[in-house]
Amino acid sequence: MTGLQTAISSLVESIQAAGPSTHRVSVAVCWPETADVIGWMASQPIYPQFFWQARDGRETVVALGQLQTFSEPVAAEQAVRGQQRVWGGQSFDSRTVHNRRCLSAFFFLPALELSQTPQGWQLSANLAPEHKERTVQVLQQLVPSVARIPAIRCGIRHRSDTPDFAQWSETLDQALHAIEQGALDKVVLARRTTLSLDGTLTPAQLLQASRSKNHSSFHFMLAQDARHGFVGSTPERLFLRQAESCRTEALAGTIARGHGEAEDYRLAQWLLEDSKNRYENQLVVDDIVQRLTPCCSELAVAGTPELVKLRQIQHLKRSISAALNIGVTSAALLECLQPTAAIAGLPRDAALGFIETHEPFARGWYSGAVGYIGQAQSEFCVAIRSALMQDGELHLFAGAGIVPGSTAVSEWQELERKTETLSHLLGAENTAPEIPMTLDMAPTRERNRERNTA
Ligand SMILES: C=C(O[C@@H]1C=C(C(=O)O)C=C[C@H]1O)C(=O)O
Ligand SMILES: [Mg+2]
Repeated sequence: MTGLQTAISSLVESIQAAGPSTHRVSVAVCWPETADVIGWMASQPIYPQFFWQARDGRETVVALGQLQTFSEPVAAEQAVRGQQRVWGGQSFDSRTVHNRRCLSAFFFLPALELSQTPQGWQLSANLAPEHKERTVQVLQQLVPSVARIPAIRCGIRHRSDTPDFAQWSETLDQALHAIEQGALDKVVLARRTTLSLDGTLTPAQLLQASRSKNHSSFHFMLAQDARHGFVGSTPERLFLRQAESCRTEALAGTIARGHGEAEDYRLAQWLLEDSKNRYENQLVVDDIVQRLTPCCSELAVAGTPELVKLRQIQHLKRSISAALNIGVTSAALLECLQPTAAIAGLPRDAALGFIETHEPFARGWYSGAVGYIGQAQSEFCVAIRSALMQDGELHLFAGAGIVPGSTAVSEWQELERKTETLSHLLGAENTAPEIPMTLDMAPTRERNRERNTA
């Protein structure tokens, strides 16, 4: 095991000695326990920067510098050699022309990866065909020192919600009407909250703060430079694929956390029993099962929902596992599963049409898929609880599944709790917009329907 500087020299030597069939070289690194990996990433003058921490803490990776880029996942997957991985993702709007400003998909083969697994820390370098000197150049730009990321100091100067509550209520009525007419079973509608800040905030600062506060989540960041990036801490896995085994999940159905153990327990029990939330979740199970069935020989769905407890909210989740047919690629899985009924709705095309017509902003990468593709393993999270930092503004996104029983006020409250995942890191407690009633997202609302929860 060696320090970073020694690891860099040793990698340069291995690269110079590498023959044409070597695609990747790795060396173990002795990483000081007190050194902060996000601080190290932010100290590097190399872009793009991608940060990934798996939800189970299995792996943390910083990927730096691009050797090759891809604008769609099929080509990205085909380019992967040996142990290499391509990092990036696909926007929510990729199937539509809704969002012309953002890339519909972006994957890159990084020059370098610093990773932490239970086996320890490793620095790895990828070699592009015929261009190994490109990797050496990137290695030579690495800054070994680790800067401390300053705590977030800025506050919120101005907040605007798109849609605002009045527009939200109107769209919700239209969605419930479409559901009543049988055109839709469920549609997930979202809100963009734009904050102008009274100081500087970098993507790495937001990531750092979120990682320390939001647990049981995937943490990710894709930054093109020090001021612009897409950051999130999401509890939702799109899929983890290891050879022919695939794990996915239906995460939908939400209630606030309680103040104190007794209230938290009461809310959790309510959520587990509530027919509206169970139905919201069941539709996601139905969608995933229907989509995965043609791709697999075995499919198992957890019999009952479990609770996922986060800082502001708790969700219902049902785990799903599948044995994939031979030859089903990771790009094909992405195409098959994204977007699930947890972030779009059911039927998928009708829900996407409704969103495209009624949502007053382009989602871009919010609720898209972020992760990596490798030959042995690929994993994507659903990019919710996410923020886009652009031109000095911070855009926060949140959505809620609309089904019979949804009300404008309760779903707006749900959006607010989800937005707080990141907005609370800025000390934004007092900036929530007024809504006509004060509801604490407690399960007190009357629901005038009976429904099968299958
Ligand atoms: C769409 C979002 O979350 C999704 C919607 C949920 C719901 O409506 O209950 C719960 C989890 C997610 O699948 C979001 O956080 O933006
Ligand atoms: Mg919901």
